[in-house]
Amino acid sequence: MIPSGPASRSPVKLTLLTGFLGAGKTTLLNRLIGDAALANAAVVVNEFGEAAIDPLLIEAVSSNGVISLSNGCLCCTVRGELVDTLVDLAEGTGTVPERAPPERVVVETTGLADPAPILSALMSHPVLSQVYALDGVVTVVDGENGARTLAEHEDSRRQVAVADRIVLTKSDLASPDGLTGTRRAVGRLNPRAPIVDAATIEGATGILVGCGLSDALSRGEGISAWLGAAADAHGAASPAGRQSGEDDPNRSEPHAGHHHALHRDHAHGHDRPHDHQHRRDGIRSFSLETDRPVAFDAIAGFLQILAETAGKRILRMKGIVLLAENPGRPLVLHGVQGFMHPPAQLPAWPGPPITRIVLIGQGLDERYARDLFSAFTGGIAPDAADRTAIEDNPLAIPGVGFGR
Ligand SMILES: Nc1nc2c(ncn2[C@@H]2O[C@H](COP(=O)(O)OP(=O)(O)OP(=O)(O)O)[C@@H](O)[C@H]2O)c(=O)[nH]1
Repeated sequence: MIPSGPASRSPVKLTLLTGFLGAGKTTLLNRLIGDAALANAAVVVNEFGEAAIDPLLIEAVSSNGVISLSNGCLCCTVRGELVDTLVDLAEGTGTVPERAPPERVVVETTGLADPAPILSALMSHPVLSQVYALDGVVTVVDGENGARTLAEHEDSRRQVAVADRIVLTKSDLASPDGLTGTRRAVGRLNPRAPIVDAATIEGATGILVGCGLSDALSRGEGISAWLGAAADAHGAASPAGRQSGEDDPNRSEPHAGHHHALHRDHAHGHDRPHDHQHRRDGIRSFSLETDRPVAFDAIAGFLQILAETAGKRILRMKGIVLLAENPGRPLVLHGVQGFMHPPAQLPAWPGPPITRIVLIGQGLDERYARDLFSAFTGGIAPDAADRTAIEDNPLAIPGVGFGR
């Protein structure tokens, strides 16, 4: 997860369009795909099953057409096929010969897909991580049935938790109570993402296009539009981040109130059949903040140990860092699970210079993450493990420097 330096070439922007079965992903895409902002976009549709129906339903034809992926394991095989297709698209080879790379790619996932492994595949792949930049995750939620779907399906909760934008569909059909319940359920899982009613959307900009930090800044929205409104609502002075799921009946985080020693996640067994059964989960988000400049090595060490010890629990991470070595140019971090997208640097601070890292996790121990962050950034909490304790821990990564 250690940042390795800013990417050198201009990336293809990628939007992940997700949402549960029948939520209205294809309908939304159809409405927006003719927008000039998507003029040079390729659309990749990933559908589960033998017969890929959705590509046939996408009526408007973008200049790069619609590429259909189908028939595979929702999490692994399709991910492999998706990776291959994205490489081909970027290089103009394979399935898309003699075609210049698109400026943008919109990937519509199957309604049952967990977006986190797709995002981590994007960030961990040696080619994709250099060639693509994630513009945003857009999650479509059925306004009437959303609350029930979220209560019953873990994948739908994860789709909402990692979203940069939530698009609420079917408000024309939904009852006021249904809509309110859906908005509440979405807000508990992801208090940071703006919720947009599909009926009010006029164009792709700000929805399928332009969810990234540079777009938000060029629209004059500020860093918090990208990090999430909660980061600002919460304010820079307090150490506690806003959490989702606090009153969520599905929440099962048993560790919020006491300290845990460093521990490794159990690896997810990819050799066992995938289990999409509903589990009691503990999806939550919080932000880590400090106004002290942070050494690059310190932030790299924090991220690496966090990835080593809790990477599987991180659904998404976004951050902006006040670097000690270059305080005038904020470092932008973007990660998922144990992987980081190559970091970018902004030319200047669009707001007050302060390090903010937003973590969206499932079963992620907030206290542990805070203590680790404090140990690396110099703001030791009273009962947090200090530098010596972490360096003495056998899980600490040899050679990592602390808070220099
Ligand atoms: N009334 C109404 N119907 C909608 C709206 N959005 C989608 N639908 C309908 O909902 C049904 C499912 O929409 P799709 O766009 O196919 O949903 P999807 O998320 O792509 O579905 P899957 O690919 O099966 O996951 C279709 O019959 C749409 O016409 C909306 O805002 N209002």
